[in-house]
Amino acid sequence: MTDTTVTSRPILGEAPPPELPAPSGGVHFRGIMRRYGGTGRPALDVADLHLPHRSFTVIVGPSGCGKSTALRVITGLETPDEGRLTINGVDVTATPPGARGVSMVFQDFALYPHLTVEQNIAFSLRLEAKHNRGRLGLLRRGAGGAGPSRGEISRRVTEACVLLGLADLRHRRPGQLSGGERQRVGLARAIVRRPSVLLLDEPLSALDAQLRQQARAELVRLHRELGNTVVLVTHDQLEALSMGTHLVVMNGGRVAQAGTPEQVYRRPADVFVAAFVGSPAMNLHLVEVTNGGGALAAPGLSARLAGPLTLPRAWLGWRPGDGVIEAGPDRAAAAGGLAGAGLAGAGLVMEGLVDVVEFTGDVVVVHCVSGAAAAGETGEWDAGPDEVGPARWAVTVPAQAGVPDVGTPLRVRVPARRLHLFDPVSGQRVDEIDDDADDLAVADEPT
Ligand SMILES: Nc1ncnc2c1ncn2[C@@H]1O[C@H](COP(=O)(O)OP(=O)(O)OP(=O)(O)O)[C@@H](O)[C@H]1O
Repeated sequence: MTDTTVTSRPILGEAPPPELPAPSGGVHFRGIMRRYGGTGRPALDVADLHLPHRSFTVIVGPSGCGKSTALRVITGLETPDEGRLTINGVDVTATPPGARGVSMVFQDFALYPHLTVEQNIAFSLRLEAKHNRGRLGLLRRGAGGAGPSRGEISRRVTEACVLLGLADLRHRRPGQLSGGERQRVGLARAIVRRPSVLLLDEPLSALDAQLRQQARAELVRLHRELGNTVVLVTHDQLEALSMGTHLVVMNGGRVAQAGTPEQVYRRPADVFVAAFVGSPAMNLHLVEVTNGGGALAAPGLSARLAGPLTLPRAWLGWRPGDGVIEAGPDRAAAAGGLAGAGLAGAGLVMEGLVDVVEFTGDVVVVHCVSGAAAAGETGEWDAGPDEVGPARWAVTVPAQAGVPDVGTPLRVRVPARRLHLFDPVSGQRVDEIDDDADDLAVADEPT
C-alpha cells in the first residue's frame, strides 16, 4: 500500500497508531467515532483513514456497515462523538456543512420538482449569494457583496450544463426527464458549487443497466476534468473495482481494508474482504493442514505448500477467474475426495462435477460440487463454518472455449501465486503470496 492510500485500525488488531501529522490534502479521518444513541456498537469507528487529494475513492461494504455515516461525517450533517476530520489540512470537525467546500449527491438526486433544470442547478448558488448578502447587511444597499453575482451564477450554470450534456434540457422540469438526465442534473447541481470534495451516495442505483454503464463513464470523466476529490458509496461490485483510484471496504463501522482496487482484489487483508470483493465471489474452503504443514487437504481439493503453515486448519481462497480447467478426472475421483493425480500438480488442484452452468455473455460461470455433494449423497451439501470441505465452488471460462455439460467431471488447477490463505480464528491473511514473486507460500511446481 502506498503512502497516499489509507491506513486504518484493523478489524482485529492493535491500538490505533500514535498521533500523526495530518496529510496536507484530501479528507482525513482521525480517531472518528460515531455512536447513535450514545451506546452500543459505534456506527462508525475509523482510527486513521486518508482519502487523498484528487483521488476517486469508492467505499463498499454490507448494508449498515457505516458507509453513509462516513459521508455524513464528511459533509458535517453528522458530528462525530470523538475524533477529528480534516479537509485539505484544515480541521473542519466543528465547521458547519455549508462552509466545508463539500457537495453531496444523493441516491434520489433530491431535485425540486417545481423548478426547471436550470433553476435546480442554480438553486444552491442563489441561496449562497442571498445568505452572504444578508449576512453582510448588503441586501438593502443592493450591492453584489460576497457570494456569486447573478452573472457568475449564470456562467457557472451554463458551464455545468455543457459539461453534463444538459444544454438542451435547461428549461425542462425533473418530471420531464429520464432517470439518467435527472442524475446528471443532480451532479450538475453539486459541481456548480465547485466543491473541493464531491460525495456521491449511490447516485447510480436508480438507473437501468445501460444508463448505469454510461453514467459510470461520465463520472470518471467528470472527475478527470474537475480534478477534485470524489468519494462514492456503492453496493455494486463493478463500480467498486472499476471506477475509483482507491477502494475502502467497510465492515461493522470499521475499515476492513483500503488500497487501490487491484491491491484489495489481489491481496484481501482478511477473509471478510476476500468473500466480499469480487464477482463471482472468491471460492473459500476450510481445509486441513497436513504433511507437517506442507500441504492442504479437503474432499476434492489438494494443495502443496512451499513453506510450513503452522496452523491445524486454514481458509483457502481462490478466484473463479484464476482456475484453469484441465482434462476431467474420472467420476469416481471427482466424487471421492481428491484424486491422487492432483497431488503431484501445481499449487492447487480441485476436482468435482459440473452442477450449474451460468452463461453471462463473454464469460461462463461453471459451478461445481465435490466431495459428498458430487457423490450424490443427500443431506447438507455446503460445508458449515466449522466443517472441512469444498462442497461448492465456481470457475469462469471464456464462452468461446466451450462450455462443459452439467454432470461432467472437472479438474481445475490454480497457480500458487493466485492462492489466498487466512487464519480460521482471526480471519486475517496468513500467507505471503506476492504477485511479483515466483513463489512464496505455495509451490508453483511439482516437488
Ligand atoms: N439516525 C440514526 N439513528 C440510529 N441509528 C442509525 C441512524 N443512522 C444510521 N444508524 C445505524 O448506523 C449503522 C450504519 O448506518 P449507515 O446508514 O451508515 O450504513 P450504510 O452502510 O450506509 O447502510 P446501507 O448500505 O444500507 O445504506 C446502521 O446500523 C444503522 O442502523
